Amino acid sequence: MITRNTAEVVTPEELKEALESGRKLKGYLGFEPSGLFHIGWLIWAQKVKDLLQAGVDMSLLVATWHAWINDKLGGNMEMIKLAGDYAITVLDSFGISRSKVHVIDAEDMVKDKDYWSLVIRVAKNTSLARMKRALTIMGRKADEAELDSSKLIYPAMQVSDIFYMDLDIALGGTDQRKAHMLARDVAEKLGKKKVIAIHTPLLVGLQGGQRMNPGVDEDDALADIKMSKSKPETAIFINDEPEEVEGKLMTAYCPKGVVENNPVLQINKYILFQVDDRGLKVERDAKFGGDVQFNTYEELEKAYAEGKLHPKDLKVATARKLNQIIDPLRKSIKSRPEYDKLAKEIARSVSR
Ligand SMILES: Nc1ncnc2c1ncn2[C@@H]1O[C@H](COP(=O)(O)OP(=O)(O)OP(=O)(O)O)[C@@H](O)[C@H]1O
Repeated sequence: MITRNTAEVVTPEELKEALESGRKLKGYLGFEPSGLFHIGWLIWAQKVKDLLQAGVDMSLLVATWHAWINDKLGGNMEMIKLAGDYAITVLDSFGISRSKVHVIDAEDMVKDKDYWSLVIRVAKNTSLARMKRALTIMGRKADEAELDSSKLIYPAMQVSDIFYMDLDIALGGTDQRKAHMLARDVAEKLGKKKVIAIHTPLLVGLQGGQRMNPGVDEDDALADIKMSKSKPETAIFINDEPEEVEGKLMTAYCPKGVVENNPVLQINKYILFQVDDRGLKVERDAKFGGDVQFNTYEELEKAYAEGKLHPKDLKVATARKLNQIIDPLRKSIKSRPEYDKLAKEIARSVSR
């Protein structure tokens, strides 16, 4: 349950050993509350659910200070906090009830001087070059700290978050790998636990992506084409009305027979087939082969790769199913006027 739909676990042996120890394990996921909730986040949200079900004590870190460093929402802390409440509300309606997780605001950790002592000790054990390379964890390139050196503090903070909360498991998309590897490397020097990293796959943006060029760092290449709240044109948000979801999917990158970096197939693989095990039903006219039911993602991918399923039919079926999953989440926030207002503000201020 813990390892399904993951891109990697570092390391599976350590995870097995930790689980077998019988100790109550502590895990977390951190997110920057700085925009609308897109469907890529459902991948880690489902993993949070899996971990809770497996008995892991989970925290959600609302990374308010990190979002501020990362220039999100114009550094407006009021808005950043509201965006945090909004995301927690969405997660609650997805089945991650506030009563089952610890919701931690970074603001509370930064009040403690022990936290800052950790940040300094992590920095003391990390070279400048490595700190710069780690900026991909905040969606930035290594040279983006040249004009704003506060950005160099972010990776040290993310690593310190892990130590401060004394965690066994750090969850995140694969773009968070550099933070977790750094945490593992400095843990020994600081006498801290070596955190086990669980990385979920990144959903590609609706624009899809080209085959990767050899020589380009794979993490960087994937981070560039992933669905992201800072690039609204690439994303399906849970705030989108059903027709918008359908409209976005109809124009998404989905060439006939192409599987690689195909967002419509990935939505099926990483979300629809994970969240609901009833498979995908494609309704078609008899002259196009009639209705067809796919019980596993593998069956769906095979049919698509062989050209037996037309992109339009796949898109219509995917939109219907995705809307069913998003519906309760959408309802939970549409009933709150303050979140509607937030969504409008965000649309105005989202910038890189
Ligand atoms: N497209 C995606 N698919 C799956 N997981 C994602 C995706 N984008 C982000 N995540 C995961 O969501 C968590 C929060 O990431 P983050 O706040 O950077 O989201 P984001 O949408 O990329 O926003 P931003 O555009 O502000 O960087 C991280 O663990 C990250 O790996």
